[in-house]
Amino acid sequence: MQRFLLLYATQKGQAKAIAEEIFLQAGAHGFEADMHCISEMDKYNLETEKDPVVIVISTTGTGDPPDTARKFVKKIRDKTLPPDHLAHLHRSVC
Ligand SMILES: Cc1cc2nc3c(=O)[nH]c(=O)nc-3n(C[C@H](O)[C@H](O)[C@H](O)COP(=O)(O)O)c2cc1C
Repeated sequence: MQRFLLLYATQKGQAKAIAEEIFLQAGAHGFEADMHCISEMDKYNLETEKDPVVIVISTTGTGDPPDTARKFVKKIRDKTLPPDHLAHLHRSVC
């Protein structure tokens, strides 16, 4: 079964509902979605991830990330990271 990593970040629940639908549809189509809230950073590792990654994330306020994604966004915006950091990932952001 083809695995992919499915991450979501939501403020009011819509992005999580979409991720859950993707999770169900994936299973019905022979894929295995490894789904986590993006804040559960101990459950996944993008640095070593080899499978495709789908991120479902909403925006709130004035284009701000949900509270559960703040730590993640801060981490990937770290200016000390090399420009090709995470370039190995096959990813899609919804
Ligand atoms: C207070 C508020 C602010 C929002 N700000 C933005 C925004 O800046 N940009 C945007 O694209 N959508 C914005 N939206 C729309 C949300 O992204 C949209 O409602 C989304 O479905 C919410 O997803 P969630 O339930 O996963 O948090 C905003 C919605 C609310 C209620």
